[in-house]
Amino acid sequence: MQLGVVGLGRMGRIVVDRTLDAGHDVVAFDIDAAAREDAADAGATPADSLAALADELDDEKRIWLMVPAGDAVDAALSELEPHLSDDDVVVDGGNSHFEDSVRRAEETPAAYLDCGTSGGPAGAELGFSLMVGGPAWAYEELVPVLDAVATGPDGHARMGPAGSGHYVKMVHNGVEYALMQAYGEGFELLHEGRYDLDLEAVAGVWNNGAVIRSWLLELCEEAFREEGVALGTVADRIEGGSTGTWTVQEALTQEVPLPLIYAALSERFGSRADEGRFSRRLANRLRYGFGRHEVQRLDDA
Ligand SMILES: NC(=O)C1=CN([C@@H]2O[C@H](COP(=O)(O)OP(=O)(O)OC[C@H]3O[C@@H](n4cnc5c(N)ncnc54)[C@H](O)[C@@H]3O)[C@@H](O)[C@H]2O)C=CC1
Ligand SMILES: O=C(CO)[C@H](O)[C@H](O)COP(=O)(O)O
Repeated sequence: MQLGVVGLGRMGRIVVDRTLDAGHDVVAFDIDAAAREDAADAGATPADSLAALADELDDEKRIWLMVPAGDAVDAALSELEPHLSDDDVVVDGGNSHFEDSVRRAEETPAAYLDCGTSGGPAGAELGFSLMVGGPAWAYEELVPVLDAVATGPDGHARMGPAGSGHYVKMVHNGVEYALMQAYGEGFELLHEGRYDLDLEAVAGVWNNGAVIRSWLLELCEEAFREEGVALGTVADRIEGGSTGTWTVQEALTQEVPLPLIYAALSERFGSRADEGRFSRRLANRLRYGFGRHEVQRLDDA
């Protein structure tokens, strides 16, 4: 099978490499020339524009987008549009908002698969978990490539119609936020608490048979091993947040309570308040107001 891959960063390169390793042909494009050259070194046919990528592909084009969510997806689709027909299939493997995917599925003159991708760069060796939305025939057409990019045939499934793949991935990420928060709170108590614990050893023993073992917990163990059990110079600031925000917005629309995911998202926002949380500063001052308790001043820190 022949696959065009657009976007050759951390995730797109894995799509390229695993597809090539499975014996398929890859035509690769990225706006970054160095990324194109690297993909060529790995065995892909480089294209220096999206038009060139489309020209290089046979009829019944299969194209996988792995670019940042948002404008980059729309930009790539609008350049590809004149070269697409309804025999072609375009996959968006990035973290797009599911409503954007529904719109793009309607606007794109090809079958459109929205594909939630989980596994991160570790997927280079293991393969990804792929949650796919869109027409069943297009999903079936892509099975040889999905088998290669995923952990295998069990690593991908069609979730339903347009948008459902990215919808499932959005919720996956909400769960990811909450799990990270839960591990973080547990380890914070162990770190601050009454025993002098080796948190790497705690994570290690939990990862061997404990109810709460998981890949995220293995990553906790790795973090303590590489940064030290007090996390060294790692700052208390958490970036990201788009997919978690979408999860909470959707929960509000559906009136489904998600207190854990919302709390985890709030912690991220709170971590970015450079001069401390305004609400905590106000509470500090209010204690003086009602009880004449001493106000803690910034200079006191
Ligand atoms: N890094 C991760 O762990 C995961 C990322 N994702 C999603 O996968 C997508 C890609 O992520 P990464 O590979 O991590 O990003 P990245 O920043 O490593 O790579 C993105 C690549 O796309 C290229 N690019 C940008 N605009 C382009 C355009 N218009 N045409 C062609 N190439 C273009 C960039 O030059 C870059 O090489 C994003 O939607 C991300 O949210 C999904 C799951 C996990
Ligand atoms: O999808 C992913 C993992 O499953 C990506 O790593 C994503 O970037 C995680 O979300 P955030 O950047 O908000 O932490």
